[in-house]
Amino acid sequence: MSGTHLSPYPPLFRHSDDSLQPTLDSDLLPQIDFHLLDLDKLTEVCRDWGVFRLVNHGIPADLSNRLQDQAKKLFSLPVESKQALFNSPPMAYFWGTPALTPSGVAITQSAQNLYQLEGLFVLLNQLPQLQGDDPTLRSFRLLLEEYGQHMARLARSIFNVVMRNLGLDPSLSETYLSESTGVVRLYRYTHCRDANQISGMEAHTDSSVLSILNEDEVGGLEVYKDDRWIQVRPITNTLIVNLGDMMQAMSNDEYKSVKHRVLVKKGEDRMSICYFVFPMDDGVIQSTNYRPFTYKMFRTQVQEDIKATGSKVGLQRFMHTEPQIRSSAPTPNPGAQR
Ligand SMILES: O=C(O)CCC(=O)C(=O)O
Ligand SMILES: [Fe+2]
Repeated sequence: MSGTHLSPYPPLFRHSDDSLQPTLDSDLLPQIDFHLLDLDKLTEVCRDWGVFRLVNHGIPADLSNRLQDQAKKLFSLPVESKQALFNSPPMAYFWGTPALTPSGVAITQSAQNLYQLEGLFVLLNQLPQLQGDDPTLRSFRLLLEEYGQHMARLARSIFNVVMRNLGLDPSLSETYLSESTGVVRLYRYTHCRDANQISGMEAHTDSSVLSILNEDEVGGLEVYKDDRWIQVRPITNTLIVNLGDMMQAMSNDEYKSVKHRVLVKKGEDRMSICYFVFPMDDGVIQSTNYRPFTYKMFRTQVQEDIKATGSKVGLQRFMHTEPQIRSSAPTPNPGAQR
């Protein structure tokens, strides 16, 4: 997918000058071959990184390309058309924030805390309900259905290996990871005029069990490891898999929900297609470091925290003894508020 500028942008997007310099590094991200799914390597990577590059994933390049092209076309529509086309479940159009309700509606959208992104939110298991004769929407739906099946396949295989490695009771498998919860978010990050900026998406962890990202060649994603930010270099035909908060809780903190962020690039728009999968809403997650909780409780708490303070507190809320949460100057932590 090319990084050409697509227009028109949603309103309020300004090219601000607060170019925050991250600590950059070359791409050190570990790589996992899906064909081999080496147990020892996967354990090590989940423990030390919480994120890896997946190769040999079996998604036809043509499917990714067509989905990206289709999304590009949709993003290039006027904002009013995007709003009109994606105005009800299973899809939603949003911009300025990745903080969404479970049906994809932006929770907060203040000029103060505006991120340079717009997105399409898709509830995969409700896609068959998408009716209408619009040929673009129809082909978009078909592509998403096929893509969603691949995502569910990858997530299930990786998760089953991870569960085995952790020695978790196999009977929890369907509760701890439920394909029916799968959502896709397609993002367009609008470029900035000057130096690279962090205003794409602020540092956050995902609430998911697993997230699978498919990015174009522009770059901008960074992961946090050992007190520094590491650039994720875009490599065609590879996916980035990151562990989310639910995985961290299930592993009793043995595995990491990796902190990550997105920089918007000078002069180039970026597109990414991100899949998130969660536990069953009412399935109880048990581990010794946390009080038993359900994903539904977690999501509700995250949304309350974002509404009250503008930021996600996350897993700390469910620790046996919740650490003192400072109410002043919270670190913005908007991502994965699903
Ligand atoms: O666009 C990306 O590469 C990352 C998106 C992300 O981190 C999120 O939606 O939580
Ligand atoms: Fe994220």
